[in-house]
Amino acid sequence: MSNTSTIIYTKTDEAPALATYSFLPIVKAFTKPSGVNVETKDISLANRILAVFPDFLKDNQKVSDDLALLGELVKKPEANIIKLPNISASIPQLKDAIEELQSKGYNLPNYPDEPKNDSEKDIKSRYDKIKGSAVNPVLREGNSDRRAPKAVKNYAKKNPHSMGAWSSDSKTHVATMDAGDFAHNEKSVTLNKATTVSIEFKGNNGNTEILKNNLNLLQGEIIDATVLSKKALIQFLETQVKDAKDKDVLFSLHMKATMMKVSDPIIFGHAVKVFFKDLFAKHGETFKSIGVDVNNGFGNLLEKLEELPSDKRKEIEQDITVAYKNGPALAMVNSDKGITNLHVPSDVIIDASMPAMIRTSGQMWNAKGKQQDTKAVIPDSSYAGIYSATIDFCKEHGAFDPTTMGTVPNVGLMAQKAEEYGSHDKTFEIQSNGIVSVIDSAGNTLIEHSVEAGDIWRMCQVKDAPIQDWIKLAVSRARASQTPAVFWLDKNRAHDAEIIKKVNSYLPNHDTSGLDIRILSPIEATRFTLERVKEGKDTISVSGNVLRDYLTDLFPILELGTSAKMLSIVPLMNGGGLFETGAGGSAPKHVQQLLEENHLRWDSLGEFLALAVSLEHLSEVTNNPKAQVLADSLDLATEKLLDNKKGPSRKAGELDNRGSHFYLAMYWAEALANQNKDQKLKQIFIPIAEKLAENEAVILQELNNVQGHPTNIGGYYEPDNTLTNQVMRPSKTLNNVLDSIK
Ligand SMILES: NC(=O)C1=CN([C@@H]2O[C@H](COP(=O)(O)OP(=O)(O)OC[C@H]3O[C@@H](n4cnc5c(N)ncnc54)[C@H](OP(=O)(O)O)[C@@H]3O)[C@@H](O)[C@H]2O)C=CC1
Ligand SMILES: O=C(O)CCC(=O)C(=O)O
Ligand SMILES: [Mg+2]
Repeated sequence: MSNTSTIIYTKTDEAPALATYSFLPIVKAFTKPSGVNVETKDISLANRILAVFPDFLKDNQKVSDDLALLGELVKKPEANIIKLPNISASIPQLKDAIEELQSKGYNLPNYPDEPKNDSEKDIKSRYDKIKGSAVNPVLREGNSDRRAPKAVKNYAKKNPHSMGAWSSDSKTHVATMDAGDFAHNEKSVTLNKATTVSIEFKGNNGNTEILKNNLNLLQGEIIDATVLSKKALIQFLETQVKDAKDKDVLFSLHMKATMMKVSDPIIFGHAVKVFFKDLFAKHGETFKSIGVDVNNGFGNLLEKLEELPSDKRKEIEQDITVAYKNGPALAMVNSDKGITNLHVPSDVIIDASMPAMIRTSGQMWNAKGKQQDTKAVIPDSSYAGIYSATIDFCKEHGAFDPTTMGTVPNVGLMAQKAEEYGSHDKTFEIQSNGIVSVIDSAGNTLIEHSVEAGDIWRMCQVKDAPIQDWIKLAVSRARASQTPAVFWLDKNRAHDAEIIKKVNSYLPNHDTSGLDIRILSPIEATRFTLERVKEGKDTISVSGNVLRDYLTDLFPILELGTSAKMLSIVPLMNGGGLFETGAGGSAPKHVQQLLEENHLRWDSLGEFLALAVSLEHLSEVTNNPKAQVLADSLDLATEKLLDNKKGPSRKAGELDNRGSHFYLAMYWAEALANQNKDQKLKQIFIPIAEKLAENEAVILQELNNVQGHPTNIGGYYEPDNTLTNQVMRPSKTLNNVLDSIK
């Protein structure tokens, strides 16, 4: 499907997909003369849905399964993929997308909440594979190297984003469990030889059930298993609801229901049921009869109420009002629309939501649309401590100062579904009291837990080769940037203790002379790093998969205002390159603004950075010096764009995403015209640079004049190609210049 000179540019969802309509034609036009082939693969939620239901579609509606193709490609040395953020769909998002596609004439089945027969079970299982974070784990056949390039960091220092002040008497705090959670029940072993394990449940009533069979494990692989007690969770949540009310702080819940797609929706559901305890006590049977499932958020309950006769519905609605009145105030996602933190599990995602709160003086929004101190509930205590340590630091020292603060790049263990983010197929909500055991092929019990009905039991894996690769990457980043590196590992945690043994045994394989490499527990590492950050010093965090996710939003959001401005490289273990754009999400709010005002405030800096490293990789692998010239000129263009402040503004009528792409193109052409390494490229781009510069005013006028009015792109999950092209490419003059590049 692709040769070594091919860069795959992914088509995704929401704001990044819109930006692609404008940016990709520039990329294709600029790379064509250098023999670089840029192809797209569609991994949008809509396309992923269509790809798994060919049997429901007409021939002309069938699409290829691009994610599966890319899943194969990432294992090959020729892989060179630019991966934009995509939707990791919660059930409400998945259902919305299905509805939109059905309305467009695709005869897709509904999502069966409670499948009644084999065919519905099959449909549900196909949809469940699309649900949540279903793209990244397939593509991430490597560990991650995420950092703010110098030019980006310097720009942020010179042009600081707003930062809410912190007061030492802030009542904001993190609430986390001190017993009965995943952190406290974890057991871990490293396998001294390859084996095949099964996960077995033995009920106290004598029933046995194989939860999972034939799981092949490699020599040196670390497995761990743990359980979250339902009883302990509910007790914890009840205490926190009451405490939030007593302390007059907002109640907020911070989970990763999209990536932890089996465990976290269940925990989310318990939080909703505890918050609305009286409501469920009174109307539980009615809710059951209409199939309410608050694992999909309180919004699911509100939707299902529509099915009730109006008097019953009104009675329940009144009781909901009473519940809001009696409970603590809830953090709001959208106070104008009455959408709370408990409405949709994908609205508040911990990696972004906690840093956003820390950036906003430790506050979230209340029902009146005002900021208020918050209780941030993070039930499992495995990683909650990094946020409490950061909050304590801000209470003591005040907010961080983006003009002086140091930077914290991350080297993250991620390859081959490492750790918690690969645990979904080994996570189970336990049906009755008993014992869960992990048993190897010789019949030995490797790990065992006593469990009770409703507990969540899970097993995680991490293979030895990814760990070795991660340690190597950490040393090479520490060496290349001459920056201290800290492994965020807790010797008192079962899993981390096994990883620490490997770090200690593999580090001596590398030249670490003169480097400052240490191992600190996540809480110690937070304090150590923050002290340095405050003094303007840089520190590499070397972390497992979950902390990779959390830290690469936490530090970028504090340092740069958004993780979209990060360089995010995944050196694939088989030699290819996966270049993720930024480290953030797909910014649904930006789409809303485009529809209302025809202004897209999405900043494509992440795409610019990723494209440059992708071209550099291609140049090395295919021995194509022109690609290196393109990469170097693109970096110059990006720097100039930052220097001249040509990033998108947030306000309609001013330069937006499309305008910033124009400037990038103009500066890129100028850099290509000015370089002397490749005369052919120079000659091609001299007239292009001239035409773009000459027409700057006209192009800007064409781009900015369309703004300020609602616009239509013919869909949300599957926008209409022609309409979106028109909206995202409104400058004829720019389009003509691009067409003239041969
Ligand atoms: N790698 C991936 O594929 C990832 C996908 N996701 C998915 O993205 C969706 C939304 O996630 P969410 O947690 O809300 O996070 P987002 O990063 O999409 O949004 C948070 C906020 O960050 C700012 N922001 C993000 N990207 C940019 C950008 N390029 N330019 C300017 N500002 C930006 C915006 O602030 P403002 O509104 O103030 O402008 C935005 O509202 C979810 O569906 C989630 O599953 C999330 C993380 C990673
Ligand atoms: O895959 C996802 O849903 C989110 C990924 C993410 O947040 C990250 O890798 O930082
Ligand atoms: Mg993240």
